[in-house]
Order: sequence, then C-alpha cells, then structure tokens
Amino acid sequence: MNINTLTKAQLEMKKFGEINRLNESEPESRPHRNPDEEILSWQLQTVKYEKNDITKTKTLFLSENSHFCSKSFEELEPINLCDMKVPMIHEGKYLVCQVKGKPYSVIGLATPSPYFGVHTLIEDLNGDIEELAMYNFRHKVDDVNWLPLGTILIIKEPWLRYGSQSKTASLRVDSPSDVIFVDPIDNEVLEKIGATKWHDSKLSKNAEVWQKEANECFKKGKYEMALKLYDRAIRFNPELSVLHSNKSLTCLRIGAFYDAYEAAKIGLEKGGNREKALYRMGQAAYDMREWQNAANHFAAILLESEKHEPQFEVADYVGPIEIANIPGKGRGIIASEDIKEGTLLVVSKAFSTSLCQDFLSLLGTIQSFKKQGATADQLLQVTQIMKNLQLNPQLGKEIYDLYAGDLEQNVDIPFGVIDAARVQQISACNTFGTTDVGENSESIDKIRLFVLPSYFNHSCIANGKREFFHDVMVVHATADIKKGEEIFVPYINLTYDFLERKKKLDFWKFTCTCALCELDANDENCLKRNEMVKKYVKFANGSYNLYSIIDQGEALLKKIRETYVNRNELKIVLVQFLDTLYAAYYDTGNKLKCAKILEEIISLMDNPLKYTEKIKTKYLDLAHCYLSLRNNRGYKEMLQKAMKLSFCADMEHFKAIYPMIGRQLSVM
Ligand SMILES: C[S@@+](CC[C@H](N)C(=O)[O-])C[C@H]1O[C@@H](n2cnc3c(N)ncnc32)[C@H](O)[C@@H]1O
Repeated sequence: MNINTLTKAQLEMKKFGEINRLNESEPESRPHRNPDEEILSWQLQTVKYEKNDITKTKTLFLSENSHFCSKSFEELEPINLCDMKVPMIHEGKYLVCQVKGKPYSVIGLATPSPYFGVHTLIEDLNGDIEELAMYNFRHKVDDVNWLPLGTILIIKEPWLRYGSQSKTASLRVDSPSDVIFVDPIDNEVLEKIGATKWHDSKLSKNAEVWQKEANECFKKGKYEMALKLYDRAIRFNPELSVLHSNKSLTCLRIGAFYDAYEAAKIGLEKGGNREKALYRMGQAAYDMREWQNAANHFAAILLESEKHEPQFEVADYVGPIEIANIPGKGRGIIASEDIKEGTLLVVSKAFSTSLCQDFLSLLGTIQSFKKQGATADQLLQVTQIMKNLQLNPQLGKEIYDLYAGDLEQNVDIPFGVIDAARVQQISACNTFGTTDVGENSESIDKIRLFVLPSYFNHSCIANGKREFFHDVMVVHATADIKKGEEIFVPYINLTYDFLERKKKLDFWKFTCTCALCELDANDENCLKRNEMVKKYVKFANGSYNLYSIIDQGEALLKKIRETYVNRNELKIVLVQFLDTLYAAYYDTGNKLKCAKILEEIISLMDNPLKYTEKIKTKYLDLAHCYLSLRNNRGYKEMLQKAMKLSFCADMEHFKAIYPMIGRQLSVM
C-alpha cells in the first residue's frame, strides 16, 4: 500500500507495531535525560495545552502484555533510574520517586478492554528524571488531582519500556498494587527507603489540626483526601476514638468495607459512640456480603435504641445448587437436589457495576477503536473491579477464582496484589450487558460483574433464567431439574437467528450444542429462512402501506411454514415472523387475527423458552386482545399465566416488580 494512502489510525498502528518490536529487543542501559530540560519541556507542554484548551486526555495504543509484582515490599531491593535497562521489568527491585510533572490523563487502547491512566514525570533519589504512566488507579478519566506534585511513590518491580508514541523510554504501571504512596510526614517509612530529604518538617504534628482538615475534606466530598488525613491524624494520636469512627464513615463512602469495619471496631474499643460504631459495622458487614454479621449489628442497634429503624436490603441467597466441574466447559452449576420449575435458585448482589452516568463523550474515542468487547463500559467495569479490589483486598480470592479466558486458572495471587491483565480478562469473560426488569429491553446500558452467577454456563434452551433488579441478579429454574443435572442460563437474547447467536457466542469462545443450535446447524433451510425474514423486515420497515406489508407477509408466512415441514419443534424464526405480522395486524385493529397469531406464538413456545421476556409480553398482548373481544375468561387466564412466568406470588407482587406491566394493566 502506498504510504500516502494510509489513514492516521493506520499510521499509528504501524508505528505501534515498530515500537512493539523494539520492546522485544535486548535490554540496553537506560538513556540519560537532562532533568532541567525535561522538567522545562513538560511545563511548556502543560502550559500549551492549557492555553489552547486542548483536551488533556490523550489516547494511545498499549501492548497486550502486562506486569504485576507478586512480592511484598519487604522482599524487594532498591534500585535507581541510572541502574535501569530498557526494555526491562526490574524484578525483585523497587524505585523510590517523587512526582515532578503535572499529570495529564490518558486512555490506553488495549485488548480485551482499554485502560484509564495518567502520565507524569518523576524524579528518583539521585535527581534523575523519567516519564511514568500509571493505569487503573482511578475511575474517572479526567481526574488527575489525586496525584499532586511532590507525591512520594514506591514503584514495585518498575517496568521500563519504550512508549507507544515515541521511542523514548518510560515507566509503566498497570496494577495499582504495584505502587505504595508515602506520606511526606511519615518519617519512619521515609527513613526506611532513604528518602528523609523529602520529609516535610513544616507540616504540623498535631492530630487535631489534621482531624479538622480531614473533616473539611469529608464535607466537600473529597473522601480519598479525607482518608489520608484521618490516617495522618491517627498516626499522631491513635487513642482518639473519633478519628477511627470518622475514618470508618469515610471508608464506607469510598467503598473500602473491610477497613470501614476495622476502623469502626477500633473506634468502639477506644470508647467511641456505640450506636454509630454498630451501625457502621453493620453497613460494612453488609457490603462485605456477611449478611448474618450485618443483621446482628443492626439487630443490636434495634435492641439498644428505640430511635432508628434499621435499613433493610436484600441478602444473597443460594438455592439447591453447587459449583461442579463440567467436562468440556470448565466449571458450571448443577442441581444439588431435584428442583421444580419456578424454584428460586440465586439472589446475588453485583460485585461491581459500570455506571452509565460515568460515560463521558470523550469515551467515544474508545468506541471507534472497538474490537471484541473493547467498549467504554468494559473499561469502566475493569477500573471499578480494580478499585473494589484495591479497597477490599479480602475479596481478591473470589474474583481471581473466576474464569479468565486463556489465562491459566488456579494461579496463586498474593493477598492485596492486583493482576491487571487477569482482572481485564475476568471482566471480559464474566460481565454481561443487563437490562433491569421493567425497563425497555433495548436499553442495555449497564454491565455488571456477579460472583456466583458467573459460574452458570450458557445454553440457548436453558433451564434457568436470570433477571436484574438494579444491581441484584435473580435466577429461577424454568424447568424441572433432576439432582446432578447442569443448570444453564442464556447469555444472549433468543430473538437472534442461528448465525447471529453463533457470532455473539464466539466472544466467549465456545460453540453452543443445545437442542436449538443442533437443530439449526443440521437444518438445510436455516440460512434460507433467515434470509427471507431479513429481506421482509427490511421491506416492512421501509413501507408505509400496511395492507401490502400484510399481503406480502402472508405469502412469506406460507413459505416459512414450508421450510419447517420436516421440523416439529423450536420453530423460533416462525415465531419471530408471526410476531412481525402481529404488529402489522395490530395496526389495522384486527383483534381477531391478532388473537389467532398470538395463540399460535404461545403454543409454538410452550417449552422453557416461554420464559423469555418477549414471549411473556405476548401473554399480556393476548390478554389485551381477549379483553377487546369480551373474552373475560381468556383475559384472566392469560394474566395468570404472565404472572406465573414472572415468578410472582400474586397480582400485586406482579405489578410491583414490573411497573411497566402494572401501567399496561391499568389501561386495559
Ligand atoms: C461466565 S464463564 C462460565 C463459567 C466457566 N465455565 C468457569 O469455568 O468458570 C463463561 C465461559 O464458560 C464457558 N462456557 C459457557 N457456556 C458454555 C457452553 N455451553 N459450552 C462450552 N463452554 C461454555 C466458556 O469458556 C465461556 O467463555
């Protein structure tokens, strides 16, 4: 290809390829940088950006390899920049440094999902200067204030490599557990790392001064800063109970639940307010998923105080199921006893959620580089998981046990260590786009990671069904299941045809062998049928003539029926087609015809697929039709069926959890 015809993105990819090769070359001594020149040029660049109001977030390509240090700080030896090589991971070493350049944010484009990060300039103990890229530390892309100038860092096993934009060396950190932040007032640590010259002797040694500052930060919602300052105050006066109590509340606000629990407990031991401490411990235990422990604390408050009602939320529930090894599928979930259709199997609160309000228009850049799953919501999910793990390292084991794609399973990751590449894989393999019950099924805008439900394998014809109520997943049995049988949930929407289903499932790298996929794979009419429907849908969408849509639809319906003559079950495409035709008849007001079509759809789907969201609404549509046709018995019967398929005990329950249906019922 002529170089002139290459697009900007292609050129960048080409350059990226060259730099990748460079990063596989033999390590050489790190090129020296002139500290004064580097700092000056960094400052000039920052001024230029600010003056021209250029976005301070840059996008760059990242190589797929990643590194994390599994050793504790005590096991490492110091190293300085002048003794480093490039490209090289300096295993067994740590680098002490201080932030010297105003950071700017970056989005690193990597597979399977991108990383948020910041770029800055650091100085080591000898005064040497290097660039540093730190990924996965914060959730918000444009937030760089957490890394102010002068911050003292210890980087475990520093990784010096050639950057993706230029051939200059820079340090890269992917896993937040590879950096230790040092308080400039903490002489003990500074002495240990030989950095007493950075000790800030002008700072007060009075705990109450720091308590006051921490309280101010807390009031302004700057919780991370508040936490740092409470810790500083505690260093100067560990006996002051209120410091621990305030620290506990701050930890709750940022989601560090185990620390919140410990701090409240210490506050209580040191004579702090009992009710507050019990409440905070209860809240923290709830978030630690220690349901009974949480309930005990709330009950204690209730017993001891008449003033407050305890706050109730759902607890996780595990029905008669267990995790087991399934040949050819890794692990899966099986029934631990005979299960009846409709049984509640799991209630699970999400471990983390990518919140749609965190989407920034800027993240559109990521979507344009989208590969499989490399979407902005994946990125948010990955940073959320890492944040949760960083704040609650106790949760590491259950997360690292989850399926991680091609990465080796059952590796030992030490407590508190974050393996960024693994988290990325876990997020890609186990998070699913979810639609809350009662929401429009088109609005899939949140992805969430659940722990136990991640062990369900997929089947299009499943015997389990999951539903989402905000960050809670509920799974029910949709068929009778025998003890020892595997329980599946569908990962994808069944309105997709065979090829589309196959394509979607390729993302999880397996081929579904359920009855529907087997039938479709061996059905010589499958592709022809799908093509006919696609062509018709295109025509119907582009036509305003209802009667011509119906005429052509009826003609095609005949042909579709013919393609199914040798097949007696799971005629999904016929169902989809009837549904399209139903919509056209609905617009003509022909209720009798509508009822007939809906009756056929329902009879064709009288198998576990009747639980799919779309079919459930067909029962309601039919109820609607029967009502117009003054068939009251039929109306009540269909409502009862829709309610049963929603796993609801009675009509009030049905309306409460499906407000959309409730509204629909009220206009019937
Ligand atoms: C969310 S995990 C499910 C739990 C996983 N099997 C484990 O061992 O932890 C998704 C992965 O499970 C496997 N899987 C799920 N359904 C499968 C199926 N029907 N056949 C084969 N493998 C399947 C695929 O490797 C997929 O990427």
